[in-house]
Amino acid sequence: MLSIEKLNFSYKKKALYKDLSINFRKSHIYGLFGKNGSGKTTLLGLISGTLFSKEGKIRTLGFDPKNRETSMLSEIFYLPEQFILPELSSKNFVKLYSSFYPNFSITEYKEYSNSLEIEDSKNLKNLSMGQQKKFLLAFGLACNCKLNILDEPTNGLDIPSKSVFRRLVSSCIDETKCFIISTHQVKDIENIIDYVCILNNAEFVLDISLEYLSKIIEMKIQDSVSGEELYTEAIALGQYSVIKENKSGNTSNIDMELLFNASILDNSKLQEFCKGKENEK
Ligand SMILES: Nc1ncnc2c1ncn2[C@@H]1O[C@H](COP(=O)(O)OP(=O)(O)OP(=O)(O)O)[C@@H](O)[C@H]1O
Repeated sequence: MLSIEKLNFSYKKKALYKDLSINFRKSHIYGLFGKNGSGKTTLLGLISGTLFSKEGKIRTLGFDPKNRETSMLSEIFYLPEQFILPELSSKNFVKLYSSFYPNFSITEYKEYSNSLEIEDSKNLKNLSMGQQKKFLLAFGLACNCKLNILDEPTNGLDIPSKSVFRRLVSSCIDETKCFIISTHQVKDIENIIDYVCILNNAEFVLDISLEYLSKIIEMKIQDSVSGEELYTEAIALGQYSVIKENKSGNTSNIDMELLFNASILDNSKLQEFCKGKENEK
């Protein structure tokens, strides 16, 4: 679906990635996380061909994204964090832009719009930001693209819409599609993603399936720490959230915020542990 090999990219002198490599496969929903300025949005631009890199190789749906070929673009739905909608009615927007997407379904668009409580608008510019985003989401999901890139999709969505969003994305994923969702709102998507990719200091410090992760680590609240933990975080007087090796044989619940904090530390024990387990595979 999408492969990145030894990618280097910098704006002026600051290197954003150093030999970055990762694969995104179909039928998965990836959560892309990283601190502010870690380069998530830039990566999404490189993948979709709005930014270019001189070093490294990217193959998006089998294409070099630099060339922005129609066959590639018609299979990518990219919801940017910030966007400006044209002064068009929703009907005209759908009529005009759906022609770029061969698998667009008007029935699905109507269904998704209903679910997200989007009404027809005479001028999209007059909708609130949250309404505009919901309109784009309904439109984009109905495009049935192979690659779906969502940058902060839940920002600005009201509380009920966030759960509708999760339901819709979960119902849209199939063996032909891949979703990459970049966000800081980890709680909004933690129940729908099945892969977690964490970008930090120019590299992916974690790129792992949540199913696998939940078998190899466990997260607990303890009154004390033994030193054997992979990560500890003081949460209240005398209490700690900890990450440990999972020796129970059962799957454990993953708290994404704790996972993130543990992954981005210098000399992170969790990172080393996960790398070791991957090598053992
Ligand atoms: N056009 C540009 N010119 C110069 N520097 C830029 C440009 N766009 C982004 N940057 C810088 O590149 C770095 C990565 O930016 P990017 O938007 O990719 O990060 P991000 O991980 O998406 O951040 P956030 O989580 O805050 O949205 C930042 O330090 C930013 O200032």
